[in-house]
Amino acid sequence: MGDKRGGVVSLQKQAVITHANGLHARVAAMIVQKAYELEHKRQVRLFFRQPGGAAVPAVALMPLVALRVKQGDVLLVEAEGLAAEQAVSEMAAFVESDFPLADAGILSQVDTLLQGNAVTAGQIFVSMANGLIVTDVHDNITVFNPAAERIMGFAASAAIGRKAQEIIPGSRLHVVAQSRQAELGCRQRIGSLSIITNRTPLIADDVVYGAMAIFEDISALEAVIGELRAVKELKERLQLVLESVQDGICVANPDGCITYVNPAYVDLTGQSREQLIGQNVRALSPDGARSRVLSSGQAVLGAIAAKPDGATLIANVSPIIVDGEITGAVSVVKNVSEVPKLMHRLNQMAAKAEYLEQELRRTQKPGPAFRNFIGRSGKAREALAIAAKAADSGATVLIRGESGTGKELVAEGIHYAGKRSAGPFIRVNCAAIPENLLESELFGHEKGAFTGAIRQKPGKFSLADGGTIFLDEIGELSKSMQAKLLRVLQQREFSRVGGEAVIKVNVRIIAATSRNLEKMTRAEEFREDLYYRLNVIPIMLPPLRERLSDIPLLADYFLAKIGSQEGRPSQSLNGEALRGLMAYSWPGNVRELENVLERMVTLSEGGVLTAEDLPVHIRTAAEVSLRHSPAPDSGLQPPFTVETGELQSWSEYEKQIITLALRKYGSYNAAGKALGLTHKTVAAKAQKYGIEKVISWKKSSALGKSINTKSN
Ligand SMILES: Nc1ncnc2c1ncn2[C@@H]1O[C@H](COP(=O)(O)OP(=O)(O)OP(=O)(O)O)[C@@H](O)[C@H]1O
Repeated sequence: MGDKRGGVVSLQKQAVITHANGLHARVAAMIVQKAYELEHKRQVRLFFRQPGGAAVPAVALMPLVALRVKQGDVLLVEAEGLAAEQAVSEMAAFVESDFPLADAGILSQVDTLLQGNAVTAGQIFVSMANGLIVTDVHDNITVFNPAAERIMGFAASAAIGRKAQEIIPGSRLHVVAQSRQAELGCRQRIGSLSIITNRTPLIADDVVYGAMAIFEDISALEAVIGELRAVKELKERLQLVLESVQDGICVANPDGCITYVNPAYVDLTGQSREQLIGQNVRALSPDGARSRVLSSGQAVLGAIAAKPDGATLIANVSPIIVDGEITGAVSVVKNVSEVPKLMHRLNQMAAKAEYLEQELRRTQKPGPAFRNFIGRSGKAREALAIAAKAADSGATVLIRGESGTGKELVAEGIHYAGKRSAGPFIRVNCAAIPENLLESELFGHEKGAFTGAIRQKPGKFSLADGGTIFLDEIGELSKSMQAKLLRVLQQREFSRVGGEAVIKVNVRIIAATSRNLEKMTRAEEFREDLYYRLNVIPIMLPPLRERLSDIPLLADYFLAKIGSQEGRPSQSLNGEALRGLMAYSWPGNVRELENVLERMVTLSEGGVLTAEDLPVHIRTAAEVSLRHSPAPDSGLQPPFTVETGELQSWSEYEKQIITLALRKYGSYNAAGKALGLTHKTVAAKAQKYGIEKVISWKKSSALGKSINTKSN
């Protein structure tokens, strides 16, 4: 078989190997030797090729050995050159021969040596974990080991004899051979694989024989590196979490040595991280929760420890178990000393919120200073001037005046105009709270102090700390409460009901009463020492009947207030209606005036309010009074009468009679005597009509005269 390419004859001949050992190293060496001879003699190039494989140069020993040709295998001998035919025939004959030995002893030695070397090299190449590719000076692959087969994904037989750059994508072995420059640690991607390669030129006696590449598939390694990076990131994130949680965290290894503590743990123990790390929990506390967890592998929850400074710590300790083995313990520690404090604070806030809620509901518009107190009459102005001065000092104030004269309004004004205005203003109506609850209301109680005391509760004095407490109706306090209040006034301290701890407060006290405290003191109903403690700055609020000239002002103020509350234009009074209001005696004072105006606005058709809109009892009183021509602010009271022809209900008359009698005589006893009733009946009626509070400590002599005249 032959052809002619570009004047060069190319021939191929089949040779069957007969040598018992196939083309082992010595035989291969002899063949290579023969090939050299023939190439020189015939001026040809000789090649060998396995059927279906690539041609390898006949003068290259390594590829010939690497082909692993056995006895009986077919080897194709090829030649290029003018004398190709003779060369192929001679070479094929030689390959098929039995390779007789000239000097058997020497040749056997050569054989052993050659074979030993070849086998060693072959074994190294075969068992190398790294891929090995060797090329000759023409870039033909001469060595392709099994690791290279595995990594590249094709057999050595398909590679040997082929040009590396043709079958290996991105091969640079030809470049390395040409440049004589090694390329080390180069990364390369082949398909889905990630390869790292060292490429080196093969040089001997300054002659380049080719190049070799040793390479490794690092795809798995890269995957592991990726996983490691993810684990590192996770570790950092966890570290951040551990460092920022408020619970103390401590980790110990299986020997008990502390390997990690977070900042919260450092705070809780009061020791530095350096002091803690390395300490052995078994030595620190052999029977402690951590030691037990490390020995048993069972978690211990809720272990309690007391610190020398009195703080209580609670710890949950869990074993760290990896693949069924205890590799350490982690304890999570909390300082529970904070809990009672927080509970206490919460209780205080709850009580404050409850109080404020009540207040919000109660007062639609809390006047922050005296601007809500309307009055230009001499007595009102006098009272306000004292109140304004009292606001500047922190002294205790006692406000006196009948019900509805604005005592609370003035107390509020004093608080908001004073230095404590940023603090709380706490109001307590001593008459509205049952005697048995008042102490707890004022001073608070401990949990379990009495049935129903399910939690500790701070009292109004605690709530008023830093501000003002307004004790309204102070004259209604029992003697025992008076004693307790005296202690607060003298020492600024008290104890909760059911508790022993002494609580100090910084509270300004403003008290108010409509009772005649001097008389009560004389009758030993009110402690004298308390009276003097309270009466540091007395303020007298005049009843409305003593400042009739303020009525138009007050009426305007209330009509505007009612109008704005109801979202409609404010109404006005005509002269007749105003005269009617000024002629009335106002036992309920400003509160009563406000209520009357509200009722008139509600019942009227709108526009100007006339005498017709006045309630009957006011109109009646006014008619009579006007008939008697009382001068405004004269201090004279309109007399009680039934002469007008307009009848009121019996209870209305009864109410007026009791009111007038009490005002004249000042006590149930005397009023009862005058009316021919027992003092008990008078008291019961007074309570029924809610006129208890209007018993004036200052008798209304003018009105008294008028009723006397009537009854005489
Ligand atoms: N001078 C005033 N100017 C404006 N409103 C007033 C004045 N006096 C009293 N009032 C109003 O009358 C009502 C009763 O006032 P306040 O509660 O201050 O009286 P008090 O003397 O404390 O009454 P009590 O003794 O019955 O508690 C409130 O609505 C208040 O705003």
